[in-house]
Amino acid sequence: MATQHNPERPMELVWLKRDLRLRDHAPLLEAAARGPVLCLYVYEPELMAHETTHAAHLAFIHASLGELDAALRERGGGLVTRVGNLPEVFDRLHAERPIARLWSHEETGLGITYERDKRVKRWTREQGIEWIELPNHGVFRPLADRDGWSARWRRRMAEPVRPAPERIHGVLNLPSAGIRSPADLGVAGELRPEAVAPGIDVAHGVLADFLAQRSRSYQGDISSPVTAWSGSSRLSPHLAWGNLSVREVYQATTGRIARLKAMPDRDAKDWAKSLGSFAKRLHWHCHFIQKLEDQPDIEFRNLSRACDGLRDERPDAVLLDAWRFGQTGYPMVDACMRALAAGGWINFRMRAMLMSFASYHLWQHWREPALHLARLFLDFEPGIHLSQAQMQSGTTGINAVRIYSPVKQVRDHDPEGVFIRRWCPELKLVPNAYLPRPETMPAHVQHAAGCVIGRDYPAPIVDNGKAWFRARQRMGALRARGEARSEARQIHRRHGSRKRPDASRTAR
Ligand SMILES: Cc1cc2nc3c(=O)[nH]c(=O)nc-3n(C[C@H](O)[C@H](O)[C@H](O)COP(=O)(O)OP(=O)(O)OC[C@H]3O[C@@H](n4cnc5c(N)ncnc54)[C@H](O)[C@@H]3O)c2cc1C
Repeated sequence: MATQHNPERPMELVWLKRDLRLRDHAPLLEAAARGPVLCLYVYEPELMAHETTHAAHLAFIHASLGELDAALRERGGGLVTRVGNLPEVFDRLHAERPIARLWSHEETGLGITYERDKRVKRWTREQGIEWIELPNHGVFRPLADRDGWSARWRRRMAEPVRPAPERIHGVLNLPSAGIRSPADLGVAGELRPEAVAPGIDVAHGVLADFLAQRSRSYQGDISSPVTAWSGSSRLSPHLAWGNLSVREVYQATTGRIARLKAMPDRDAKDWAKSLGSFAKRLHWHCHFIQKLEDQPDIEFRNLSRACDGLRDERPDAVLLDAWRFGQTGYPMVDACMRALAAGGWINFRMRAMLMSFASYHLWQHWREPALHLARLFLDFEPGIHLSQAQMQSGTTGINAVRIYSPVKQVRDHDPEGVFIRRWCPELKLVPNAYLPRPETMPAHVQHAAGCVIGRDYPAPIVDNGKAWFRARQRMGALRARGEARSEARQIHRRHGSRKRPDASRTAR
């Protein structure tokens, strides 16, 4: 039964952002232990209009909030939403009922959320309200040095997973804007029909199924877009919007690894090894977000300033449109782009290839391609995304220059054309041997396959070999410069992994 509370008593305000869950939610648990709680989600117009936001993101949030509201109600609480800018929304709420403390997770986000947080900080100081921000992931704020980071991360991951609060003294009498769909919010954009289902219950199901079944051949499955669809965990949107905490996933994984290792058979040991490489990626999740936490300007500027001027910051609209809409004449690039538009997800190697193609083959600055992919990825996570976008376009100064050949990716990862034919139906009857380079089909083969190059499928927009060679030369010349090398040492000191050189970890 809900405990009676004085309606005038100041409330604990729990501000939900990318942490849409009840379990392992320290701000909610702490707030619920102190007094009447208002759980708030704010639809921020500036964020909804941002060039990284897509309606599919809001649809994911919409479903998660609906579930959260129901779970909070079962516990005596409920969710209030408001539409508006911050701190103005807090200011109005404070007038409606005094706020004792503001609770939230730390957010490592975009420049606009960083600036908004600074405004909120000022406002809480002016109002004499304490704002308690608690860590969401294994990201450390502030971080003086990367030395010892991995050990700290492991300690953070070993902390107990906090239970969901059993009872909440909910503040139930304040008006709510309701849980709004993208259409209600006026955010246009076609939803992604093949996207992973949203929500907390689904997230737990996906994790359980992955650990019990799908992870068996994880290591072998993740490179190909054919096998990764089911062989990869597919947890990324749930982690990005906080349906699950990284700690929950990490602890469930290490528990499963321990049980597999205790089994006598060889298969179980191989399975444990596969899961070990999955656990390593959870570590990368935070390792990459830490980079943005430590240097927020990587959203706008090259991490390596030696790369300034390397590429024109103004995009070539013709080349980029061909890339965006899956019309480059390279089947693997085109199939990935079309698959992303339908499902909002693709495996790591293909993401790296897409970014590499835009950066090296088309020689485009990373920013526009990164923004486009952010809208496409249902799991858009600023810290991972921006760091990876720069890494795959060679502007971090510390990672190996990895230029993916879209031709080789077909041979290595879709030789039968299973993935390509699904997303590029115009290539359906093209013989396997020509799939890596359909433009090399003799005219009679083109006619027999019903795929005339230049009519049914585009000719390549750039020459793979020449583009590769030109990019290699440009990057080689840049990296040979003394100032680029000395800057790289500083960047590594600030952001690099202390375990192994980054180059060996990323060349896959
Ligand atoms: C250009 C580019 C942009 C990317 N943008 C994002 C993004 O916005 N959001 C995002 O979650 N991932 C991003 N990634 C990393 C990676 O591709 C995805 O995390 C992964 O494909 C998600 O699928 P999964 O959950 O099945 O991954 P799994 O392989 O099952 O991994 C489990 C989790 O570990 C983390 N992870 C896996 N690989 C990486 C990696 N290379 N770096 C950092 N964390 C990793 C993710 O949280 C992932 O959900 C990007 C990669 C590239 C090359």
